Amino acid sequence: MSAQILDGKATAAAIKSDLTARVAALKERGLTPGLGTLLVGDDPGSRWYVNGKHRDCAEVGMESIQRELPDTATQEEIEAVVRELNENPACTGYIVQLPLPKGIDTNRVLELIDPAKDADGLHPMSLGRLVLNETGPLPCTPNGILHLLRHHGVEINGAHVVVVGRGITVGRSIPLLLTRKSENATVTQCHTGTRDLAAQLRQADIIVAAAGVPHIIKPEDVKPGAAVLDVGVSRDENGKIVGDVHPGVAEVASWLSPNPGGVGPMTRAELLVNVVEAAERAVAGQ
Ligand SMILES: Nc1nc(=O)c2c([nH]1)NC[C@@H]1CN(c3ccc(C(=O)N[C@@H](CCC(=O)O)C(=O)O)cc3)C=[N+]21
Repeated sequence: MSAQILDGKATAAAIKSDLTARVAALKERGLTPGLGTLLVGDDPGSRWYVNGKHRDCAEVGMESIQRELPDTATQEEIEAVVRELNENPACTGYIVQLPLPKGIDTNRVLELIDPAKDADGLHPMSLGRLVLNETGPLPCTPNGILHLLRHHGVEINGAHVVVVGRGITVGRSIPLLLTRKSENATVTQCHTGTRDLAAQLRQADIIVAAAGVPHIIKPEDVKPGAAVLDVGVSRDENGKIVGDVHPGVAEVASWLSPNPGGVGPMTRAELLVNVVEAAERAVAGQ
């Protein structure tokens, strides 16, 4: 038996179709949501992601605002663009594409973003609101994972989720979402300091593999029937994506999110969700 696919492309398409109607409703009330991006440098991968985000915007009827700086840009030059986007009324939400060039104080840049325009859900204010159970933008990849599981009817309530990795964008933030009363999961967070990763993995109903270590999740460590989400993105010598999940896991798990085609497209869709929801909050006067 081979695992059923947690299809990120199809689920993202469903989310985008829902957003298309909500964007049209916002426009009728006089607010056109607009996603801004700031790309510093010309890394081809980063440029590809940013272009994808602008294509997504066009698909749902949103405006997009594109800002670029050379990789020689100074801290001051980057911060000046952030201030401009904060003040630009056409830009209702935006991201600063990461990573920023060496020598730039990334946290100082991110903290300058107007929290009302935080599309990534990773501003300290947004993360604080999440801890406090207040409404606000949610981190995109974790929220995408949640929607992917819900869309396919995978039970989260009462499930034991093992998260592998402690990066800010996924590992460190997804337990905050999963342990809310509305999700009710029990979460174990594993990382490079975990003494016996295999023993933890074998307990898991759901595995979120976000370590960035090729094939760290092996078939013999997965409980039959588990749902496994592959978040890791490494590249082999030919530039092909290698995930954190060994292909043999498909023979043990009941559900598997492929990589590519899983959480990547979901991350992009959730970025649009954050911008549309912020616009809906603004229209409601919240
Ligand atoms: N401020 C900021 N916010 C981000 O959300 C952010 C960022 N910086 N920096 C880089 C990472 C990476 N990221 C991806 C989003 C979508 C795909 C995606 O859609 N991937 C496709 C195709 C992958 C391929 O073939 O290259 C897939 O998984 O199917 C991948 C990677 C967002 N990031």
